Amino acid sequence: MRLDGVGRRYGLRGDWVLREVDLSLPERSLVRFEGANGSGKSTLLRMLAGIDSPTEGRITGRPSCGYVPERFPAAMPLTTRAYLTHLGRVHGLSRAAAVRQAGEWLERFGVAGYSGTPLAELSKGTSQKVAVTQALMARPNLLVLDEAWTGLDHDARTVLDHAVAERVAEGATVVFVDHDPRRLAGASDATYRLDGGRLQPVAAKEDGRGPGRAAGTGMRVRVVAEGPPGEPPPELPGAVVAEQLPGGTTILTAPVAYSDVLLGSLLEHSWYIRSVREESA
Ligand SMILES: Nc1ncnc2c1ncn2[C@@H]1O[C@H](COP(=O)(O)OP(=O)(O)OP(=O)(O)O)[C@@H](O)[C@H]1O
Repeated sequence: MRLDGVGRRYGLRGDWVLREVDLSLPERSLVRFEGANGSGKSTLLRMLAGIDSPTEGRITGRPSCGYVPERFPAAMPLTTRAYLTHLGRVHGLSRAAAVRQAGEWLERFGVAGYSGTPLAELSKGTSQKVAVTQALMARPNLLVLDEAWTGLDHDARTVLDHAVAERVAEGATVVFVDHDPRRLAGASDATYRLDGGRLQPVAAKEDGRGPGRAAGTGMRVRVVAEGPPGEPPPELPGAVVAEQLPGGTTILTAPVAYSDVLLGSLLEHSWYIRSVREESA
């Protein structure tokens, strides 16, 4: 997906919120946008999700998209189940698949008991779980998260972290905004900052990963594993570092958010896991 010369202003004579944004969003990547309040983050994410259009410039190659808006319009006269089934259908799922996916995600978020509850009666956090579910259930190739973790309890935040890792592992582009700098720390493939209407890559630390690529910070998982003889580690998302030792042992480290995906992927490729532990980056 590409943005070329994208600008947005509200009203004919309004100030430009964003100007001359050129950006390439690769598949299989996690991209973070930062910026002060009012710098245009939500404006940019709405255009990425395709629910708002640039005033100038163009956006091309947008894949199927799931979007969690900053504010979830919870005042619809529908039950959770009816709303999610409807949204699943909008995202191209069959009715049966929509019902199944909605059920699975509500279960993962621990709110399956609310499927018959009207949206307007849900607590803020439960509404947010529904908002996140509608974005995830059709396994979109572009996932746009505007402060999607806000209001979620600890377990649900972890579920969402893992869902992000899963989407990236399946080849999707995930873009997110969050005011907590520790959110998915170290997992982003690129970070950009909005300032004065312009988008700039956040200066890379000297980690050799190129402009816009964030250096690893936060907790990481360290996996010692052995693969089938002569086989390199499978392609893995999220800044995985692999060090091959003589004798066939490989040490892999990745942000903790990716630990399930990393272990699942190694097991799927017939790797033998010797040990797993968490360590600070
Ligand atoms: N629908 C709208 N009509 C008019 N102005 C708008 C609209 N939406 C956003 N703006 C203006 O665009 C600017 C950027 O807003 P936006 O919500 O994109 O910022 P943000 O970086 O997401 O802020 P925050 O961190 O507070 O969520 C602000 O000056 C805001 O007032």
